[in-house]
Amino acid sequence: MEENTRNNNIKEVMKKTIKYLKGIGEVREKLFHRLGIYNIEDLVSYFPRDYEDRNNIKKINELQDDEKCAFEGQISSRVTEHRPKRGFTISKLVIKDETGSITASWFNQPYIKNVFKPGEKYIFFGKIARKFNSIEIQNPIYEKAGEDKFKNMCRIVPVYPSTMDLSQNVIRAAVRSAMDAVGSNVEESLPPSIKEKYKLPEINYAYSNIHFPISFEDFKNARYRLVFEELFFMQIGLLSLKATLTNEHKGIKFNKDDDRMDAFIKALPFSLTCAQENVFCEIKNDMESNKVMNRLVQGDVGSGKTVVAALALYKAVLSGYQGALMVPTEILAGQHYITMSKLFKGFGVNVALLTGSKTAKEKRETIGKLKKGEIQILIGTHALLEDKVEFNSLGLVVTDEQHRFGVRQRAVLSKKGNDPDVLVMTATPIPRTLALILYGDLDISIINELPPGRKPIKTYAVDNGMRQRIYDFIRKKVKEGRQIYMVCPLVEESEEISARSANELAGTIAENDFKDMRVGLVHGKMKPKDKEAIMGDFVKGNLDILVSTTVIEVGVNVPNATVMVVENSERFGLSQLHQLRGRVGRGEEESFCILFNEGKGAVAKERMKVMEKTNDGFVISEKDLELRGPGEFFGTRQHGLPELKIANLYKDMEILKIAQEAAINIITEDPKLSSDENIRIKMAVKEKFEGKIEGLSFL
Ligand SMILES: Nc1ncnc2c1ncn2[C@@H]1O[C@H](COP(=O)(O)OP(=O)(O)OP(=O)(O)O)[C@@H](O)[C@H]1O
Repeated sequence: MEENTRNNNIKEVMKKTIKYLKGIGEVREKLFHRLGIYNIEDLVSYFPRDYEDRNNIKKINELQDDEKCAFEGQISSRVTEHRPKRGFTISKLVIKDETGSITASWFNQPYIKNVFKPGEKYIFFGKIARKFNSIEIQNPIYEKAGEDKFKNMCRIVPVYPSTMDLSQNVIRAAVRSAMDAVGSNVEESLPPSIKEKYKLPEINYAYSNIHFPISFEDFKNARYRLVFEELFFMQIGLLSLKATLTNEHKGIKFNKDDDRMDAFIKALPFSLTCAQENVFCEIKNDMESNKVMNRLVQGDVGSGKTVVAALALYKAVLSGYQGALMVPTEILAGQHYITMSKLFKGFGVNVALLTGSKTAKEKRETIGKLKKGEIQILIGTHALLEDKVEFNSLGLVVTDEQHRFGVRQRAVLSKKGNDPDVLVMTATPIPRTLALILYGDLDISIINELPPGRKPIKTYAVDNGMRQRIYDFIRKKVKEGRQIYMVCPLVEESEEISARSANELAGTIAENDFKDMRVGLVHGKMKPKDKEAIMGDFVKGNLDILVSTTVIEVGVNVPNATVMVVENSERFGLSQLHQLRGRVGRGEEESFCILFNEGKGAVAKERMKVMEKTNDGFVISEKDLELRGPGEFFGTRQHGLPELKIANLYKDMEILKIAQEAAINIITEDPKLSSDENIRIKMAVKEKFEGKIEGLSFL
């Protein structure tokens, strides 16, 4: 009873708006809102991005240039004041210890002259600047040395993500007040058995030491606990979703039909790679069982995922069901439609295409036929999600590039059938542990082999000085009958961003450098019909050079195109460059990727080196994560999962593995999380996933 009252009280405190805190008026409140902070709970879980170590007090001769350091010294001069301009004061002071001396200066803080007296000892903290023979520190914070030592200033101080208008001191004070309001009453959400088994400290200790750590050891323990908890809840959420999808609903049990499948496979224009065979075998087992299939197929660019999707779709059709293939762009939908129509020719399968750019009449006709069951395989874009698209008997949903659709859209499409099987294809190779967290609700298959005869794409990072030589090379390749892509980061020229635009490049080369060649332009702002026409021309070989934006990034398959030129490649992520590069090297001919790069600095150079050195998408995505961090890696992609507040998917892989093991154990023992111990986990997960993921029916 007592505990319940305490819990209710703390819940009330957590929900209190920040304006009740000392020092937060209307203006500051709005600034905090910009950081997504509205109530006490938001402040308590607003984690620092870094810490300043003011505990480590150095000698003056140990102070490093450009570093924030603390040192103790004796005031060895009076404060001198300069007024270089009206309304502008600089106060200076010399401080020394037995190893040397340093000049401290403050801008526009005239009261400084009343603070320090020669002979007194102080501790200072601030950024050090070493110039020739002198050392300086500007606007340091300070505290009298002696009895007060370590009381106010000397500790590990949190640094929060901030906006320009909110100072660190204001945020720190707000967090401190919020922590005081909460006291040590935060409710423990992890059961004692988990805390004990994984040696996790208690939650109030964790919050206190993540904001204001007593020592780095305490900080480490606190962070470990909070990262563990975040990843653990995420895993529990995903595992429960998977359990709900696979156990509670009975899936379709598709027929074996091995002979007819074999006949289809024999009729393919090539023999399957071992990897394709293995992955299809996993899909086949799922489809023939009465569980709902939820499988992710990961394959590097050009590894042949389309044909695997075709096999699964054919299998559904053989059992009398319909299949849907949803892809992110019209270009890709059109291309898949052509490929599938060819593959199914002579097999009595009716394939149709439904995209936003079809006329109302065409759409009506397609939807009518679909409802009657006259179409067996429907390929399309988001248009497939519209309410009016009704299937007769949808048995299999295949989505390509799932993280562009998100979990929610996948669920919308699934609802158009009676618990259809789901296959998700992704061309972004994601390190396995990361795939587990992002797709924890899916089983994973990997196509880890490319079709035979593929030569690695030769990749060169160059600067503008090489442009003429590259253009000569392009001309030579076009003369040999090959086709070229030139990709730009922008559609139109922009005043803010200095990067090449597709419009400008297409215009320049069509009028000057390649005026004797057939140059086309395609970008996302064009009408779908125009895009289709240009792509169609390129596919048929009626264009030599295609200038484009990243609309061609995913899936476009023109084996005769053998040179990929990327302008301003410093503006693309490595995984994206790998996707773009994957548009060439899709046939037997040797292929090339030229990366024009204006990026300076060590990271930019390293990124280009990675691209030159390897063609392996998994290696590249690891490197991408390492160099850019997961925030950006997943940044723009909506994967439908709750945001991570503290865990870093790249750095915290080890904790992820442990948290996952813990989650699997709990869900296996108590799938509905109904034991007394686990009920808190259930509540916490529900809160975190609410509104984010449909289908968590046990909650
Ligand atoms: N087993 C195979 N043997 C030879 N060629 C193959 C094989 N499987 C697929 N291909 C061919 O390889 C090319 C790439 O296949 P596909 O378009 O399916 O790649 P993908 O995995 O979808 O790649 P991306 O993600 O880049 O679109 C196609 O031209 C396809 O016909």
